[in-house]
Amino acid sequence: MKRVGVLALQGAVREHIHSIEACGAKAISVKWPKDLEELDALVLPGGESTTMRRLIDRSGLIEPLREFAKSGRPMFGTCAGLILLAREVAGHGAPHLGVMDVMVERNSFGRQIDSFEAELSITGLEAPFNAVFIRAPHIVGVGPETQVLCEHDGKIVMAKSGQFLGCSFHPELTYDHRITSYFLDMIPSRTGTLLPNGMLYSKV
Ligand SMILES: NC(=O)CC[C@H](N)C(=O)O
Repeated sequence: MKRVGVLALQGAVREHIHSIEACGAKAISVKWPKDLEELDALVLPGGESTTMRRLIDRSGLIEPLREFAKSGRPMFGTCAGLILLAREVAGHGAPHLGVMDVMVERNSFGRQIDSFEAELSITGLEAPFNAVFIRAPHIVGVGPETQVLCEHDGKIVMAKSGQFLGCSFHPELTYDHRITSYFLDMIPSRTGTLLPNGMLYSKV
């Protein structure tokens, strides 16, 4: 069974755990560096990115999370989680993890519509996806290897860059688990997959 961690410091943790389990994988709460061992993939949930960053630092997780990214295992950031992954956050100095080749802007959809739902057409999904946006960021720029999977109102709201998947909205808040399932499909098969760092990923 695939083992998928959810960074469990703040935000929509339970909902991601539920969605992962609904897709038939094992969900594991990540609060400390040791919790990252033995995971096949990791979800960074939505919440509030500056609060989450403070808690990441308090738990000593910033470098272990960067190492996790270097190991080549898939990471999925939703909303604040996307902000944590991004290589650049508009108007901010240093990025958080800075591992996904996208530039994001926070709180991009205007105060009067801080939260809303939208029917999105997403590359790779056959039918539209009803997405919940809560004080959502958007992707203002992507690197050459990054694939834009969805735009809303002319703004990029979902992208994939190698092992990294990110979206502006909260796919875990509905009963539609297709995006979680899309992410789980990014996990390489367990036997003999060569990771980008040259390690053989062969856990049984
Ligand atoms: N729903 C969310 O995750 C909102 C993200 C939040 N606005 C931030 O900047 O971190």
